[in-house]
Amino acid sequence: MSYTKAMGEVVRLPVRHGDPAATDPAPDLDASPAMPGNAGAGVPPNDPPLIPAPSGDGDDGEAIEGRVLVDRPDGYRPDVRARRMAGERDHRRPIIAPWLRNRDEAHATIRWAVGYAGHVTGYHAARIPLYGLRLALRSPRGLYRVVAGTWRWTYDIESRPLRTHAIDRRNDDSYLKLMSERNDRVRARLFVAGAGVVGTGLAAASVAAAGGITQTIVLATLVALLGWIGTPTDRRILDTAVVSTKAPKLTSEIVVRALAALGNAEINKAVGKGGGGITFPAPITRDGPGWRAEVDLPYGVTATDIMERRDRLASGLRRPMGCVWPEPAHDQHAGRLVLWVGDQDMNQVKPVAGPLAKTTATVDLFKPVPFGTDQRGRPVTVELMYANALFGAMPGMGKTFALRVLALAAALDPTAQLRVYELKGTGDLSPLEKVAHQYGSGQDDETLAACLDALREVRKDLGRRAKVIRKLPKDICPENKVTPQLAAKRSLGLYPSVFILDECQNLFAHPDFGDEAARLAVDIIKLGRALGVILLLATQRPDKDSLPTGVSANVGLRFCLKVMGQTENDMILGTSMYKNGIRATTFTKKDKGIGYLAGEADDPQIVRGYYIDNPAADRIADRARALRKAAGTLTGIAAGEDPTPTADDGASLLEDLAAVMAPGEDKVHSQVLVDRLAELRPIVYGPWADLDPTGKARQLAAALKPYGIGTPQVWGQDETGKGRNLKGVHRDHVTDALETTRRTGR
Ligand SMILES: Nc1ncnc2c1ncn2[C@@H]1O[C@H](COP(=O)(O)OP(=O)(O)OP(=O)(O)O)[C@@H](O)[C@H]1O
Repeated sequence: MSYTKAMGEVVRLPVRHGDPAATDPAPDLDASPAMPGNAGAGVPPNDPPLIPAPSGDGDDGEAIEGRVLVDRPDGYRPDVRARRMAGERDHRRPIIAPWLRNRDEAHATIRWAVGYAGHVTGYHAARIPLYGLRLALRSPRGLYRVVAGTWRWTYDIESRPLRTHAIDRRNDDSYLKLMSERNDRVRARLFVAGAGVVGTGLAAASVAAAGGITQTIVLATLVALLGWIGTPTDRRILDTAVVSTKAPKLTSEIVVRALAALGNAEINKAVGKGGGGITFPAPITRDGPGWRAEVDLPYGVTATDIMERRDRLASGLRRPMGCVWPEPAHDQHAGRLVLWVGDQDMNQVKPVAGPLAKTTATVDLFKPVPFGTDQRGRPVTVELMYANALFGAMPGMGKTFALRVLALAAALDPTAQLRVYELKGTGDLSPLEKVAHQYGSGQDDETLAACLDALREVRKDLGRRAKVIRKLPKDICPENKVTPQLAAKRSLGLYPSVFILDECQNLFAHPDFGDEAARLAVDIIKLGRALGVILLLATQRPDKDSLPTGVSANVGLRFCLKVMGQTENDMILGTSMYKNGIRATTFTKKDKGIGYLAGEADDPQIVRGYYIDNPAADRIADRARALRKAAGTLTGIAAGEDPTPTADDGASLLEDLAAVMAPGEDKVHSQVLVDRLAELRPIVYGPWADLDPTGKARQLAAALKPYGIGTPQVWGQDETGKGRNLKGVHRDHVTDALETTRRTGR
């Protein structure tokens, strides 16, 4: 059928099936003809929809004035192979269960299974006497049941109602037939029963003749068997070792019911009469300690629409809110929702201290460091190197705890230098004092000024680091950024430098220091990344006066625990996060330590930071100190020095030299030592480091002369690792001189 109409009206076109060229001017949308929006007004849904075209004739020579087909004709055969391949890619289920592929998860599961089996075994083993008594008491009833059952079977008692029925109906033939059958049956069964009695008697005689152990075993087995048979159907033999608090199973019906309760018009339309419904592209499965459902929402509804109404969804599912975690399916369309419903409220799960609390834990800041666990209990790590982090929350939600996890991780990397300022004054970060190069705690102007000085120092050090990197040959530093190899060369001074600033609002909102501190922090965030400087900030007041916009806009990692409103949410997590459904406002007061972590994975994830309390933090810091001592990297406050940078620093050159010569380094070139000294105290020794190599050696020789220490030729490695004979210092000479100075008090 074909006809044409004027522009703007719906026109049906002739379609030559099997000739794609005739119908292919439009892109291959491969869409269902029944899809809303494809059909023009008045056109039945099965007809191809039309859109206006510039002009011209149709391929078949008929006038199609201004009209072009956009859908393929009915005769179009889909590429089944391509579809199956695409579909399978999405829905292939893993050959090996995901928990088995993750080492930590597999370990946790095995630990649980072994612990569970151990508990159940122990529980029942302790109750063996009780179970024995129970079975013995029930065994007479069991014996009665066995005898009565055998009697009924032998004399065919079950068929008695049939015979009675035949008598009642006066059916003689039937009665006689039934009686004859019964007599045959009873005869045969009497024979079997007799054989059984004789067998039992013989067995009893042989047991009686056997030893005491056999008798005991046989008797115990017999009592257990009869006790089991004698147990009433509503009673148990074993007690319950583990009371199961199993959460209800998640079914598609429950999910649809909960979605329908959200008050979303499109969902209501879809689940209403004649609606397209809500579909599930994959079966609902167990995933960790919970259920996972993948849901294709109705057209036009996005996963974010559902995430925004998590509270209502939880109500619809009849589960606590801390169990209900809707997420978008990152690699799918916006209408695909992944709904994970945990068996237990996340805030009810016992918090764990994590791998840092292990006595063998060490950290390399160039690798991901442990931070916490997600809703499913899977470990979450963060990459601190080349990143900065911002922690924000209302007071008392666990921000300092979370910050402390990363601070302790940094402490366990002995190469990292730590500056720790906790500007509330409660000493929450005091365990770190024993490993920190600089440490301050308090809200007073003196502490704030010291913190500002430290920021200035780090900002200045950025210039030095950039210069060092610039000067390095391209083959050693191809990316123009600090690498693990460069950071390991202590003399280059490119080791990780971590600045930890808790309650930073007290500094940024300070009338005198605030502006400069904000400028310095933004510079450090922007420039420090590639230069090995990491800034970790935490605030309980994320507003524009207390948190510079330059900081909130540029920081890479963000962890937001419960906040009160959209502004705080977006200050911490980034612009538009609230709009996109990432709402830390939905956490409850009980969700301590739980927050959104943004900047680590592609999408923000829910994480609960590891729970490391003060005593545990103290133990970790002790280990970190021991690691630093062994590596010779204990400096500043931690080494008992006053590292406050002042131009007239009176610190002893000998002590500084001892600090920069690692144990085991017997001789070190003078120029190398000068670089290390400058790195230790840039303000005091910085000018020495600006000299050429000969100048550096001369400067050090002159400074050491008063102590009677010479700088002879020594064999050692230069910064490129090449062995050379240059002027240098013997470690023994320094330690001897230091000893003499201390003894004589000079
Ligand atoms: N990961 C966690 N799991 C369980 N509880 C936690 C966790 N982190 C913190 N908490 C609890 O939250 C309480 C408050 O933590 P924290 O002191 O870090 O809060 P804060 O946000 O820094 O508070 P403030 O802003 O007042 O300093 C802690 O005493 C601890 O009991």
